[in-house]
Amino acid sequence: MKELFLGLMSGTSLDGIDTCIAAFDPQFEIVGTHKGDLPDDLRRELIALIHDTSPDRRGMLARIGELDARLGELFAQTVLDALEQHAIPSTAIRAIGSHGQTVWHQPLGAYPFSLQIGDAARIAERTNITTVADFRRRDIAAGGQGAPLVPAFHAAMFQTPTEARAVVNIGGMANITLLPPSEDTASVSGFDTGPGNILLDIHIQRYRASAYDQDGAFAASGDCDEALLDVLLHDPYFALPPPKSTGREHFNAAWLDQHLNNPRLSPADVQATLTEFTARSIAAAVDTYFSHCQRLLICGGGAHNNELIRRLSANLRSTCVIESTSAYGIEPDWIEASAFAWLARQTLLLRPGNLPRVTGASKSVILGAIHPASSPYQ
Ligand SMILES: Nc1ncnc2c1ncn2[C@@H]1O[C@H](COP(=O)(O)OP(=O)(O)OP(=O)(O)O)[C@@H](O)[C@H]1O
Ligand SMILES: CC(=O)N[C@H]1[C@@H]2OC[C@@H](O2)[C@@H](O)[C@@H]1O[C@H](C)C(=O)O
Repeated sequence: MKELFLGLMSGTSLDGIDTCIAAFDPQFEIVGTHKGDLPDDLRRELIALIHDTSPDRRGMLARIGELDARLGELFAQTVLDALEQHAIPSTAIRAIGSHGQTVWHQPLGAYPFSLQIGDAARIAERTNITTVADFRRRDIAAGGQGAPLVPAFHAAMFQTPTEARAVVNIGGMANITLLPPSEDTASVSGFDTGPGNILLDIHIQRYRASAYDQDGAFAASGDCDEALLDVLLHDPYFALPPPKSTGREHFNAAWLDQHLNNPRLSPADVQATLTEFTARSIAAAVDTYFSHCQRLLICGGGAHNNELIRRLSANLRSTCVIESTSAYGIEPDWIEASAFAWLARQTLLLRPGNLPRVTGASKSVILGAIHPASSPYQ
């Protein structure tokens, strides 16, 4: 049996727990995937914690502690469900790389930090599999923003000496990885471009019994309002130079509401405008920092939003080929969970997982805290 690693990713969309079981020797191969459910009550509590509107006003620390424990149990069960689904024994998994659930990302200021919860000790204890977690802390300790971390994986999977490629992850937030034609990851750059699906999800959930705008159909039924679009694109985040990262702390329902003040716009017009806004902010990042891009690989759930991809293509000045990462053997939905399987492997091999040029860290560092399965001395 090949040496396997398991990646766990619960992202800012809070749409579920992506699980990926992968081998890396002799080459990368996804052996199995699994999507764990995030119960509605847990999702509501996480959103309440992130935006501090808890229904029962319990102390913040108690809510964080309990959610950390509940998520740890849930992530552990998700691992067990994934292994059962694919009939893989836990002894075949060398390590789990668990991103956890980001509840606050504050990469700037006197004491920058990024808080992911989902107790990794519980994951290791319940699964008896060595679990690596808390990946962002060491990069921040080395002066970085702790995000984005997937560019190192994108480079390992997609960088080639013969073509200038960019990878765009369209998750709740969107981030890009710029891969110059090279075999040297020192040339790789990347950053968070701004919102991905987050505003599209928030808006449609107010008007449809749908978690997201399936294929972008709601947006396609409306008209983009240029005045609103102009206001959205003038958010100060877009003028910041890289390295930069963002999250729900900035782009969220309150941010959206403070910009929606034109009652003449229909819900579909707003959805169309938010979709154009997301597409244009991603396209501007590529055109500004990677105008010679030859191939753009799309991943993340936003890769399924046909209207968003159509608007991205329309806004890109560079004449690059646009395709999903599935063209390179990795389905867009599984890139991030695969990345955390890969990051866990990097850590166990004592190899660095960050790219200082991406995060702003002073150096490459080994990421994560290791929770061993069990003591070899027991
Ligand atoms: N068929 C579809 N049509 C339109 N949008 C879709 C479709 N399928 C998924 N999505 C979008 O993808 C989102 C989930 O994407 P993904 O799982 O990459 O997010 P995430 O990992 O939580 O985000 P992040 O990368 O910020 O951590 C959904 O919330 C939805 O907006
Ligand atoms: C703090 C945090 O969770 N950031 C996420 C978010 O979602 C997409 C983008 O913003 C990215 O920077 C990051 O996650 C991915 C996995 C990353 O670190 O590359």
